[in-house]
Amino acid sequence: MTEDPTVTLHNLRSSIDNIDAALIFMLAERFRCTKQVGILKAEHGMPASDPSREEQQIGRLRRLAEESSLDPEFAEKWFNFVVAEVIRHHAAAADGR
Ligand SMILES: C=C(O[C@@H]1C=C(C(=O)O)C=C[C@H]1O)C(=O)O
Repeated sequence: MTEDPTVTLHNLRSSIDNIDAALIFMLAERFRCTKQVGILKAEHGMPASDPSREEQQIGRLRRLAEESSLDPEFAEKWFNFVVAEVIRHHAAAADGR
């Protein structure tokens, strides 16, 4: 007998909620690291962004996305979205904000 679709939906949503929670925790840890990078850069007069590093990261993330059947365009968009926020934080740290 097939499972009640409302039960299936409930179970799938439970997994989605767990994954969303894990993503929030991982993002929080990532921003904790990038905050330290922002302070280091501000203290040593380094530029907020590093386009060559970002290019390497995008290449790697696109490859990983392909290997795991995730749209590489989406992976790149996600990365650029996150990095834009990181750069904003770094620029603020450099301005003493
Ligand atoms: C965190 C850094 O600063 C910026 C943010 C990056 C990121 O969020 O991964 C990567 C490169 C930089 O443009 C860094 O230089 O490593």
